[in-house]
Amino acid sequence: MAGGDADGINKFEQRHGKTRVRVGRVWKRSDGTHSFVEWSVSVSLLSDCLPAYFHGDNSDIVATDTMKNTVYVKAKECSEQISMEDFAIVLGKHFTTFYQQVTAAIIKIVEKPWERVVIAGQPHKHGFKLGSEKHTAEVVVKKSGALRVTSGIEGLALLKTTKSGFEGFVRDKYTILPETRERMLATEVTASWMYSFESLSSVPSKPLYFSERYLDVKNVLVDTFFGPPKEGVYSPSVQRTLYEMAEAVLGRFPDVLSIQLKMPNIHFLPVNLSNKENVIVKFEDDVYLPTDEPHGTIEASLSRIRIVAGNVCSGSSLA
Ligand SMILES: O=c1[nH]c(=O)c2[nH]c(=O)[nH]c2[nH]1
Repeated sequence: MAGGDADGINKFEQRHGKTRVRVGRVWKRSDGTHSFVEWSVSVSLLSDCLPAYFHGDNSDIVATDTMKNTVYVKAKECSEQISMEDFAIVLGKHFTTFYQQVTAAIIKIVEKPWERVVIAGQPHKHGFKLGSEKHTAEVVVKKSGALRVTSGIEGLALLKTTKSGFEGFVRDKYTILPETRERMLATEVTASWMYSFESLSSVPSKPLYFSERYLDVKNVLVDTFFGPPKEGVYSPSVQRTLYEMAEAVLGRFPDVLSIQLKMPNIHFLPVNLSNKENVIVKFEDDVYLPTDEPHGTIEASLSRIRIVAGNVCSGSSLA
């Protein structure tokens, strides 16, 4: 963040921007196939505009309204379909080069999951329906051309009805949870992964590179959670499964430096009903009470360790 010292005692940091600029963009191909994206774009600029704070002098302020307009101008200028990461880079590059006082731009985008519909086995040329999980991106561009690109997923709800257990955990006078090798496992994955591209010039020029990577990473996460279709894979805990998912992504994609995963343990409680005389419903891994809360929260991040001049570093060098 841009800093300033008003009187030698206080530290002052500031940034300003526009959040949730909503834009829909259609691209029309000559064969009549349309592509469509809906993005919610947030722009935050680090800029030297301290006189605005200290003296009420706005002469260095880039208006947040101008930032909003820029999102639409740049969307219009993208004549070919573009990934949201590349669009964020376009915006970041613009703000840090067009305005002398802007030292860095942080662009966040959340995509609404519109998916092409398939009618009678055929992808529809211009029809879309809303899916579930959301693709997210955060790009930081500095005036120097230094870059950090982070992509993510929100709301990826996954459930398997067996091949999950939880045993061997701490038992003390507060513990009532039985050990089990047979339970439901349900979660809603939030993931974010950072790419290794550290400058504007190192970003792959292949169109839609990041869109493809997003789908690939999502598939690796999902495949690792479930295991092979017939036999699945046993999960001894959410923690172990989370780690396997993170490891699979780093193992598969050399351009991913680190990944953070949040996987709530969403509980499905066994239903047992009885009155004084009879057992009415006996739980046999069949009837459950679905719950939202409380739920377990399991989260972790896994980063590649790099050795730079004898020092251990992880992740990106961009603060
Ligand atoms: O996979 C799990 N991890 C836990 O940490 C935990 N705690 C708990 O009560 N159930 C589970 N399950």
